[in-house]
Amino acid sequence: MINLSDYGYQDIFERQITENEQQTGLIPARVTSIQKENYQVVSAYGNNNAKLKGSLFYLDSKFVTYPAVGDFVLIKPNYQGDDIIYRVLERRTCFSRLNPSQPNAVNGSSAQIVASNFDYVFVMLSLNYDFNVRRAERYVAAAWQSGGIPIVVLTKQDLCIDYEEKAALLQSALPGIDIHVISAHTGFGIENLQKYLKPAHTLVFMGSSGIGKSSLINVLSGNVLMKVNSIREEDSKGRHTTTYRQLFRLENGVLLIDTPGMRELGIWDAEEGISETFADIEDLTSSCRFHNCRHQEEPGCAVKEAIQNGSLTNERWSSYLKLLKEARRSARKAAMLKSKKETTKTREKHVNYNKEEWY
Ligand SMILES: Nc1nc2c(ncn2[C@@H]2O[C@H](COP(=O)(O)OP(=O)(O)OP(=O)(O)O)[C@@H](O)[C@H]2O)c(=O)[nH]1
Ligand SMILES: [Zn+2]
Repeated sequence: MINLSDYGYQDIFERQITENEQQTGLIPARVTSIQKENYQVVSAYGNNNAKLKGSLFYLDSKFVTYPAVGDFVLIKPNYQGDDIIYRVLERRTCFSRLNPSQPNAVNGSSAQIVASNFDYVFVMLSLNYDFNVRRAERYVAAAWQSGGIPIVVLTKQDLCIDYEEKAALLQSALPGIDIHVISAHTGFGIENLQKYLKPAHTLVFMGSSGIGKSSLINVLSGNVLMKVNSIREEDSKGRHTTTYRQLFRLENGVLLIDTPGMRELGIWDAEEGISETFADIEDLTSSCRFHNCRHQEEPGCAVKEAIQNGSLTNERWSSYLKLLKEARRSARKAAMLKSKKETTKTREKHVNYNKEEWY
């Protein structure tokens, strides 16, 4: 038997299960991989393939939350074949991205969840061509918004002479955020990441392609990752061997999520996250003399004052404005899509499930 708490299962999830659900034999599981309609889950009984319970997920898809990698779901275990997924338990943290091709992907919002229930977000930038303070700020804002704790990891230290300057520059833009410089090739700085590698804690990685994400994952896992994937599970009972998993558990008990979706993350609803990253600026704007200060020519403007006395750089201020504008534009877009959908929704007859049929 597997102990699901080794896979990040906590009371916060357990409390969501109703008595009725328990009595009908539903048990919790974590989604480890999704390929089209095929899911893989890990539950007390180990790894298995799983399918959605059609009558629950497809009848009225607008109101349904579809499982994402990292989700805890309730399944009816099946020893002969696929487990059946009944419900997604409410997420602790999640990353979403705008998905115009599938506007109904999640809960009536046009977002698609690409990873969920993680603790730390490794925001990765390589120190050579990829290094960009503004992008790092955007990633960190999105990470805050997801509910996870952002940790900035600057990769390929061996290819960069002035990595200390770059790290310092970034640190001044992101006060209070842990920033680490590493090289997956030489092992530089890797030991500083150990403190985030706690058993049953889930890490997720964000950053553009080629920054050395896979290399870092391999270093963190040693050869274990390969071993994990080649383990044959009890396939005699209809359990299958995993070919490609997006959530995996290292030998030291750490859980990693690496989904393709993480590479295309937008910041469409990052406004809240921006407030965290730029908390100092939000403090300033709220101490302007006029509450509707536009921070231009108004007397008593705390922002102008801070720029003049050098405690706020012009660059950081304009990057804040730019991010805010972007986030608002995306939020407007999302709101538009949503209200469009709601109009159609009210036109359609709401399907009422027969509760008995759920189990
Ligand atoms: N010099 C140097 N090269 C590195 C380091 N880490 C990764 N690389 C190289 O960078 C290239 C991309 O590395 P990956 O680990 O595949 O990068 P990734 O972010 O997983 O890329 P995708 O799979 O495309 O998302 C490879 O050629 C690596 O050998 C490093 O610390 N130093
Ligand atoms: Zn002002």
